[in-house]
Amino acid sequence: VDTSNGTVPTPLTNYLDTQYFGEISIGSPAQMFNVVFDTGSANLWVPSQSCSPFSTACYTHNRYDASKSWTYVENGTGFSIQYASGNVRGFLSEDVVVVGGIPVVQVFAEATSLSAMPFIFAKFDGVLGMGYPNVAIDGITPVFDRIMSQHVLKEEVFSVYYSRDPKHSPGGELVLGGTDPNYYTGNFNYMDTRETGKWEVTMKGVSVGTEMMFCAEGCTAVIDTGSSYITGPASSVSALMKTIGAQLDESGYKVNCDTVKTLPSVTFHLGGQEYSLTQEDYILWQSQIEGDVCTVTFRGLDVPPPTGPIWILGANFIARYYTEFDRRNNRIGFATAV
Ligand SMILES: CCN(C(=O)c1cnc(C)nc1NCc1ccco1)[C@H]1CCCNC1
Repeated sequence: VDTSNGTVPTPLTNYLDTQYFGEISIGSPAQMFNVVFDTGSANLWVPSQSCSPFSTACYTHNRYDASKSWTYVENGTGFSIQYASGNVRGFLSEDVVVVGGIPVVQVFAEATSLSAMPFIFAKFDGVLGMGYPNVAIDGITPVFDRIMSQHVLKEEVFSVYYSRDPKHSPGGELVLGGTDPNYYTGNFNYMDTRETGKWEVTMKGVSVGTEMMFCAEGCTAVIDTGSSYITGPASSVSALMKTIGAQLDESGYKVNCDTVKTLPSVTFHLGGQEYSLTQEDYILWQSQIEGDVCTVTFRGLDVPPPTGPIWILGANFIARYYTEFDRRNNRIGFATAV
């Protein structure tokens, strides 16, 4: 891997425009895992060889086997992480983790129990948190911080490209140390992260068509590379869905595919710029046996204070706006993705 120019690309796989993940190795000899590079969390976890056989989500994925790695160091401290969508429990271990060809000695979690929901639907094995150290559980130094302290990167930034075309290869790309001009046009517009030490910014409003409908007095937006959709306060999202004529069913909001071309843009006002998503960007069009299904890639999610209420901008936003996460200057940059 050429790190001589200080930037390291990692190709990502795109699963149905809803899951993007790349390969890392843990241990010697290398044990391979597919992980989500997730700016919404700051810990690395993968399923453990010692997970309970009753944990379906565990044995249907690659599992780390400490007994097969001569660079394994025991730790054993308990670990548990709660997501809105599920939870992970296990214990800490230490081993050599290789990301984009860069080796780091890393404390990570071996997951011994994974909630079936949502992880039986995961095409990835684990999650590699790209968040700030202050949100890391058990105070563990995150992978990217370990890489930065090796001074091999040209810049203390990382960038994410998510393809929207399932046939495009690669399905996406993570760059450590810089950006990849092949995947964006025009200039970056930057905005400072909030002092909370998270990948979140102040949003100045959300418009539907030309009408400012939500967050007019300002609110928080989390830029989360590990979330599939855009989420907002449930009341706001249900009002938004009503405006576009979407119906909520057990698997999310749906619209009649015949109406898709008439749907308005949804615009997020961030850092003095307007980031619009057209219906192509926010409708997941799936041709199924019983006919086409058009899912709106917005979900209602009420995050309790003090963190919430927040909007979370996920994969469908990042697929349209190539994103640079700048740890040196504590800012986020967006450029139009190609
Ligand atoms: C990884 C856990 N996450 C998911 O939203 C999630 C859950 N379950 C499945 C099956 N997939 C998920 N994300 C797929 C994906 C990959 C890249 C873009 O979206 C979130 C939890 C909150 C922090 N940020 C990450």
